Amino acid sequence: MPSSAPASRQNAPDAAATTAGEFALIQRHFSRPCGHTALAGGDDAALLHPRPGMELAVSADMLVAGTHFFPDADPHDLGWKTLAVNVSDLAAMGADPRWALLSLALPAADDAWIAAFADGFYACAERFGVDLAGGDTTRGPLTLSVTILGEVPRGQALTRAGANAGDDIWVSGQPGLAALGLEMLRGTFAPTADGERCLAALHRPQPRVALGQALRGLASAALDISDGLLGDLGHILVQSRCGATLHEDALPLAALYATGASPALARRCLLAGGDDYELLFCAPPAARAAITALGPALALPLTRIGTLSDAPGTVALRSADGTLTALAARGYDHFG
Ligand SMILES: Nc1ncnc2c1ncn2[C@@H]1O[C@H](COP(=O)(O)OP(=O)(O)O)[C@@H](O)[C@H]1O
Ligand SMILES: Cc1ncc(C[n+]2csc(CCOP(=O)(O)OP(=O)(O)O)c2C)c(N)n1
Ligand SMILES: [Mg+2]
Repeated sequence: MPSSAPASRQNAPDAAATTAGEFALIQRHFSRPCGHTALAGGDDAALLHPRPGMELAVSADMLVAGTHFFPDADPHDLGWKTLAVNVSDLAAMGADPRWALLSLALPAADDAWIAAFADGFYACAERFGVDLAGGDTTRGPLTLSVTILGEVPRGQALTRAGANAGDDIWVSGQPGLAALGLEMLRGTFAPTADGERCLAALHRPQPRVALGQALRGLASAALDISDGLLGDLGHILVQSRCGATLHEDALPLAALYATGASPALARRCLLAGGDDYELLFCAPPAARAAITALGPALALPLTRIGTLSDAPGTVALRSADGTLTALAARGYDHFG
């Protein structure tokens, strides 16, 4: 850390707090020491010192009971996922996640539930070097909302708008597993193997921060897959004014088949499942060797699944015999 980094300060515990009340709850569960925050928690605002030469990357995502998770979900996993889906957005920008604000609506002050949630949240915060700098806590239907801030060297962020026809399309890790996990919870899929792997992908997504940072200067566009591979690819296609051809025989379906999923289910989960938090990115063919070398360096499979075309907004699937089938670039839509 550069010498200009501020020491972290935290305000003194609030003397007006009762052991059961809102402020005691915050002090008990959400006041662990910060590593790089000028002033955190306990004041009207946190004070942050971005490092010289960096610009701030800021994003917000919330998880709502019944929409993003089942109400009986394990609180430790939920704590992890609440922060991880936000860290993933900064990974997709090539940014370094640094600070989070956590806003909670809780139906009751269930201390054991909140303690487990906080443990999961802080596990993710420690893993990715994020300080919890503040937030808000209220009574209400269970809603877990994070605003995340990170830093990226000025001008080097990975956006959705920089890709060009002819670029390769890449995806990290194993998209589709989390959607199989959701099918398991719904009782619509019983795996013959790797069920725990599917549930882990759904409950404990692993944000690809190191990959995002390594892609600065290599990728022409990037995003994280939350709504499904095709739907999220569609955002790059719109913003970069391109189309896409996906290569059927390059799609990473083998691990999905290994769970016992039918070809139709495996394909639907891979292309349209969502909840993956893998990175989808584009890069010119000249970057192929450098990107291929990143996979082993990061211990993360990177698969080249297709090519950007100059037919804006269209997605075609090319089979091994060269046949082209049109696909709809639609993803998860809360109101669709
Ligand atoms: N209520 C809102 N007010 C302003 N901007 C919003 C709002 N909701 C979403 N956005 C913006 O719309 C874009 C798409 O949102 P979303 O699909 O949630 O992105 P992501 O998949 O990266 O989380 C983002 O840039 C987000 O900041
Ligand atoms: C109970 C439950 N139902 C459905 C899903 C699947 N699901 C809910 S929201 C969503 C898409 C991602 O959520 P969104 O709020 O659109 O994330 P963003 O694109 O903003 O990152 C998915 C795949 C789930 N994980 N749990
Ligand atoms: Mg969002």
